[in-house]
Parts: sequence; C-alpha cells; structure tokens
Amino acid sequence: MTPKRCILVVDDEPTICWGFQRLLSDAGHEVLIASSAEAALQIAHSRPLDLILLDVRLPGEDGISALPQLRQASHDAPVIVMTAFGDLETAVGAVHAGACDYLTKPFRLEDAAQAVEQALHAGPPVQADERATPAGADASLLVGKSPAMQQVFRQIALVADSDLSVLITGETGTGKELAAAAIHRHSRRSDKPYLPIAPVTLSETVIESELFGHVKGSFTGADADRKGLFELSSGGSILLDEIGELPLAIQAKLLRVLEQGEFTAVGDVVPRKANVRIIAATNRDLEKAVQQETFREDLLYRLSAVSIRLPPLRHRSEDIPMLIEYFLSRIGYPSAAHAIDESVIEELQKRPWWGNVRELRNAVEHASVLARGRPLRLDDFPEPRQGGTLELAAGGSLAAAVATWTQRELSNAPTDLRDLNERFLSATMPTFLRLVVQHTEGNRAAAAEMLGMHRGTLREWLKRYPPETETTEET
Ligand SMILES: Nc1ncnc2c1ncn2[C@@H]1O[C@H](COP(=O)(O)OP(=O)(O)OP(=O)(O)O)[C@@H](O)[C@H]1O
Repeated sequence: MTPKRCILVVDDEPTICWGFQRLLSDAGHEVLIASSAEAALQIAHSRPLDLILLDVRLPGEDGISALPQLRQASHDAPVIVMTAFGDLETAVGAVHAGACDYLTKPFRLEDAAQAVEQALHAGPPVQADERATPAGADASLLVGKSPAMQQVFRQIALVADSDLSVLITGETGTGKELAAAAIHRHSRRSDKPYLPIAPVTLSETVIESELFGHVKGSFTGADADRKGLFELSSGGSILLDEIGELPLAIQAKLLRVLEQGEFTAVGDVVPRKANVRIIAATNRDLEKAVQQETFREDLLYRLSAVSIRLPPLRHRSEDIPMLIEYFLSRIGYPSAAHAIDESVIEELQKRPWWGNVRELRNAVEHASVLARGRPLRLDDFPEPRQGGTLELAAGGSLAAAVATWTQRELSNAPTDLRDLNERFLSATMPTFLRLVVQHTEGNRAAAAEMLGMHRGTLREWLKRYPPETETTEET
C-alpha cells in the first residue's frame, strides 16, 4: 500500500473536491483543497506536497498559466491537469507546462484513482518545456469534444514528446493522418522533417529503395546514389500509412530499424544509422493480419508500444456540430456558426457516416455549394453512403437499379452534379470489390489479374472504396 501522501486538489467545483476528498482519504492520503490558483500557491509555499490535481478553469488565474509557479513552489510535485472540453492544444499545453497526466471531465473515479497512483509512483518529474505550443494551421486541426476524442488528445499529448513509435488505428477517414501530423508537430522533432508516406501507392520493388535509398548500380536505372526517406527525414518523423499493406520483406527491414536503429540501402553493405521516429497507421486489423501471416507479430509488438485508436464518427455523433462548423468556416462560409439548423444537425447525427469525417467534410462542402450562402438544408446534403449498395428489387435488372439511383440523384441535386460520378462509384465499388476479392479468397494479386489491372491500382481502389469486410493480403 502507498504510504500516506499529501495531495492538493485545486478546483472551484465543490462536488469534484468532495469526490477527491473521499477517494483519496479512503486510500490513506491527506487531502488539501483550494478553490483558486492563488489559494493553491499559498498552500504550496507553506507545506510540502506530493501531488497536485489542478483544474484548468479557475475563477482567477487559470490552471495552465499557474502551473509553472505551482510546480516551482511545490519543488516539482507532479501535477495532473483536469479539464472539461479540452482540445488537443490544451492537452499539449498542459504537458509542455510540466503536467504528468491529463484528465478530462467527466471522468470515472477509478480512472482518476489510477492516474493518482501512477503519478505518485512515477519517476523524477517531467521538466517544463519552454516552447510555446504551436497553434495548429487551420487544415491540420484535429477537431472534437466527445469523451472518445478527449482520450485521443490526451494520448497524443502524453506521447508526443517521447521518441516511442506509435501505431494509429481506425477506420478510413477517422483522422489517422491528422493525428500523426499532430504528434510530430507537438514533438521535439517538430523543426525537423515530417514525411508521410503510403507504401501502398508504390510498387513493391520501389518501396525498399524509397524507404532506405539505393547506391549507384544496384539495379537497372540506378545511375546515382539516392537517399531514402529514412535519411531524408533524419531527426524528424515518418508516417508509414497503410502499414498493414507493407510486403513481408520490407517489414523485416523495418523491424531492424526499430530494434537496432539502423538500415542498409539497396545494393549497399554498410549499415546506416536511422534517427527517425516511426509513426504507423492502418485501418486493418493487424492482429488478424498476424494470424493470416501477412504481418509480422514481432513488428506489431514493436510498433504498438503506444497505440492510439481513432473512434468511428458514428460512435461520437456529438462531434458532428463542431465538425460542420469547422468545415464551413474553413471554406469561409458566411455565418458558419449559424449556417445550419439544429433539426438538420440532428438528422445528420443519425447517419452512419461509413466514410467517417472525410465523408462528412465532403458532404458539408457539397451542401455549401448548393446552398450558396443561405442556411444549409438537409436536401443540400448528398445521400448517405449506404454501406455502398445499390438496391436491386427482386426480379429487377442491374440497369433498372442504376436508372433508379441515377434519376434519384439527378432530382436530388438540381444544381451541382460535379461529384455524381464519384458518388456512383462510392455506391457500387465497395460491393463490387468485396465480392471480387472474396471470389479470389482474398488473393489481391489474383483479383487484380482477373480485373485486368495492376495490383497497385487495385490497392488504390480498395483504399478509396473500402469493402465493408476485411480482405487478406496477396500471397
Ligand atoms: N477530428 C477531425 N477534425 C478535423 N478534420 C478531420 C478530423 N478527422 C478527419 N478529418 C478530415 O477528414 C479527412 C480524412 O482524414 P485523414 O486523412 O487523417 O483520415 P485517415 O484516417 O488517415 O484516412 P485513411 O485511412 O483513408 O487514410 C481529412 O480531410 C481530415 O482533415
């Protein structure tokens, strides 16, 4: 059992203070309460503290700006910051100012108790970071206020400054690439290169040379030495998107980078040092890929030292109003904050958004073109992606189904039909591709051959129109 410690709770909400008082004194600790940063500072100056739980919103000085003084006055006692409605910038700001953890309200008491125990047992306190938190460039903001996104912000903030590799998982369009960029932006490597790369778009032979470079004469056409991405991003971070699609031979080389911090360029014998933080992203179930022997278990183990899961939009529909406003203001829509009625938002919140935030962004942009500055109506929005199917009535022909779909779309969108082709493909391709790949028992190479296309093209299509069920990698 932890020896008795002195814990200061700084919050102006009596219920929170009361909750902590009970929880922590039941665990045998002494609990002090302060309802403002100023009062907390007085206490910190007057007696030794083992831990501070600090709210962000306080009546006078706010928690984040008081944090450095509080740490100084308490001789670097660990601080856990608490906030309602934190965004990523607040979470990162708290960690940079020296917080050891970050709790978003409302939190479960068990989670708070766990954070307290971890903080009390943690090693030497983190040093405050002098860097100002860089404000995210508009298009790189990770927007959300749902508890699930708050967890994501917390994880990003806690992991950003370390050099650990991070695995980001989540369905297509959930913001994995944005999360990876945010990790780099808030890390100590932020002034060094950040190179996102999706090996899936490259042919297998090119991937190795792209990642690790090659020496002159190592293959036909290699008429000069060429640096790979690992060298070009030296000191920075690399995002390996669609990591689940990486060929096994390259997986082995990547494992070497992770384990030994070195790699060898194609055609070279001398190993080179890698100073790159690896962030990987996937929408595939890598555990399943390990079972199917298309992904190395040791690599998965290595990559997922920290893993962040981005929740699908349908599980956090409370983020939809904020995201709509954000996308509207990004395109400069007039009165973005009031451009859409509550009842329309409620209808949009009921949709499944299989393409997640990307689908929502496209839908908002589509609706804004139709609405031309007036408030957005539900019929300005494209039809939801119905898991990608065209409904074929019993006995009906494919042509009849296509005709019904097309007529409906044409009448729904009287003024803007620029993305009609894309919507047709989104409605049909996921089913088409799923059945073709199922037919070849998951063998994408065979599926590509059957369709008379390059494997890379099929990969692109599968990425763009993901089938609803998983397929296995080519053999
Ligand atoms: N939380 C968010 N806030 C703002 N924009 C978002 C958010 N999540 C996603 N987006 C936007 O949605 C689009 C898709 O995001 P992103 O490319 O990061 O998704 P992804 O999960 O990497 O998708 P994929 O697996 O298909 O590569 C981008 O335009 C991105 O800006």
